[in-house]
Amino acid sequence: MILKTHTVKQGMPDASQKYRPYPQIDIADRTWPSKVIDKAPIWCSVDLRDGNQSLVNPMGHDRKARMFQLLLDMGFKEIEIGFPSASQTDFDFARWCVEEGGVPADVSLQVLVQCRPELITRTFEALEGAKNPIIHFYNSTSELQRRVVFGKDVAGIKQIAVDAAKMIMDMAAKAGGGYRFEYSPESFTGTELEVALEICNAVIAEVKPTAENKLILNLPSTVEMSTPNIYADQIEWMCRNIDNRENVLISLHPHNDRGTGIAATELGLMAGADRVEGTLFGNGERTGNVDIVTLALNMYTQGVDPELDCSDIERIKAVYEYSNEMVIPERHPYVGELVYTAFSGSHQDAINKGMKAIRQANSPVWEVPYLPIDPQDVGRTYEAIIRINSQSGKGGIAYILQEDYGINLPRNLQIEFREDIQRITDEEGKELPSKKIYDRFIERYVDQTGARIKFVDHHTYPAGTDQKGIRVVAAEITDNGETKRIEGKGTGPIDGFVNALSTYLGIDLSVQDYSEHSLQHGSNAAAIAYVEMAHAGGKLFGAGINTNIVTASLEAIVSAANRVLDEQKKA
Ligand SMILES: CC(=O)SCCNC(=O)CCNC(=O)[C@H](O)C(C)(C)COP(=O)(O)OP(=O)(O)OC[C@H]1O[C@@H](n2cnc3c(N)ncnc32)[C@H](O)[C@@H]1OP(=O)(O)O
Ligand SMILES: CC(C)C(=O)C(=O)O
Ligand SMILES: [Mg+2]
Repeated sequence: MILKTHTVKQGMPDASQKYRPYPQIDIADRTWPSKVIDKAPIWCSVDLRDGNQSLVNPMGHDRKARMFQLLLDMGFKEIEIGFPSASQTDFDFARWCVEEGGVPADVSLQVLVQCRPELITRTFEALEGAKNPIIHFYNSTSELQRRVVFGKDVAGIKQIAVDAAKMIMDMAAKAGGGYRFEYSPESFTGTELEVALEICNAVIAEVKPTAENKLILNLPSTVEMSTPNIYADQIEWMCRNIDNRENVLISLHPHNDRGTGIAATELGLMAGADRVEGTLFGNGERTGNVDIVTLALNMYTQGVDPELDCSDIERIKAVYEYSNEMVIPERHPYVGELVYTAFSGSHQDAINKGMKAIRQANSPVWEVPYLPIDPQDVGRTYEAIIRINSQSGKGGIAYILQEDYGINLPRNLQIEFREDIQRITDEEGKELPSKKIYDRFIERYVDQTGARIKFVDHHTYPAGTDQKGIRVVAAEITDNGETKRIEGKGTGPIDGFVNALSTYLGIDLSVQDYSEHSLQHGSNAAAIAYVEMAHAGGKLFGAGINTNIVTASLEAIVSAANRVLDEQKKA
């Protein structure tokens, strides 16, 4: 065989020559590491703006309206509905929200605008008549953008922000007030802290925030450039040094370029931030904005009310997928298809035991290994907690039979049946659904299609006055379809029937373990009996299901005997 060859580039360029490390922040007495998050921040959804601007096909009215309604239903009090000066769609949507959107009195619509006069004018037109809307203006302040995008020094960049702040304050006053304001030094994480502070203080001086109308100062990690502890340092430093801190709400707007947006936000909150802008499941530019649902549920699982309703996560997911035309991956925290599922044996064993313990304890506190949240709290079920493949163990199989079919296998039968299931999953190399596991159990232990012996009927009577406590069991069975009558003696029907069958088959059988229970789920049969039978070659189980418990037991004995006969045939 001739192998095709092609040139493969060997290795990446020298990192030390191509990239620079992010500088440390000089704040030795930082306090955030010992803080805890004990209350929800002010949440602002930017799905309809930052999320929307990153989509292949930006949302039209219908997709926006559906997302907007969901955000209201979840309890967001601040929603950035778009960039109305950027497109007619966004402008019209802003008008629709104001005129027909049914916005509750305690919800503020927020819109984004660049620091450009014509865009600011159009933005005010878009919001005419809105109650307490937030005008969010921004300009990029980073060293890189000052140099390559704007060609301006710090003073020039500050002037852009100050001029916009002046114009906005002026227009708001002329419109009779009722506006709120937000300023973002965009690319904050690429901006020297002193420069960001200087520009923000200049904006604060123009806006003159008060206790009644605080300025939202949004400090975005427009591009996530460092480890989350550095973002926390930057936030703590800004909180300490900003003018008029009591009348300024410090807002976080993290992106997720390094995959640490959640961590950065949590540390930023510990560092003193009051507010978070993000999106559902983290849609947004490049690797996305911070995921607000995950943040909220992280809080929830620490015992803190997130003040956002995530109780119907499937609806949130459906709207996300419809409005964004994107699909949520299986591993996404709290919502992914597989995040409440264990395939591996030891996890299943621990979950199985944890679920039993929590039910027995009847405690309201959630404590189940490998499940940081009760799936039911977000509207998911226990159905998919355990699924079976070749990595699974007896605990998982037992859990499925118990939960889905009310079959509570004795421990030794769990071990025996697991071997059978393991062989199938190894052979098939894929997941074995619950129904197939059940069918396999019924076929192997209960129905035994084609088995030699079938139980038909029995009756018992006392053995005689000279044999106190001993009963005779007379039973009818079929052997390869032929009716046979067999008889044996014992202390009860099980004992006597085993004796009768052993004698008839000419093999030594004795019951090692016996148990039974009623079947709760979906079967007409009332009870299941399990018999562990010892024979010359070892031990194995049989099972029987019947409305009559004695019949179920005798069927279980026949089931075990058939399996012994099979083993003998194979040997
Ligand atoms: C980090 C973020 O998410 S920021 C938000 C980004 N979102 C969007 O861009 C989506 C909506 N934007 C748009 O539809 C368009 O960019 C518009 C309508 C706003 C503007 O369109 P245009 O005027 O055609 O152009 P474009 O964006 O290319 O222009 C950029 C110009 O504005 C300047 N500019 C960019 N941002 C700002 C700002 N925040 N404040 C002031 N000027 C700015 C640039 O320096 C550039 O100036 P130049 O023309 O002198 O080179
Ligand atoms: C407009 C600003 C806040 C933004 O989206 C960002 O910096 O990421
Ligand atoms: Mg952003």
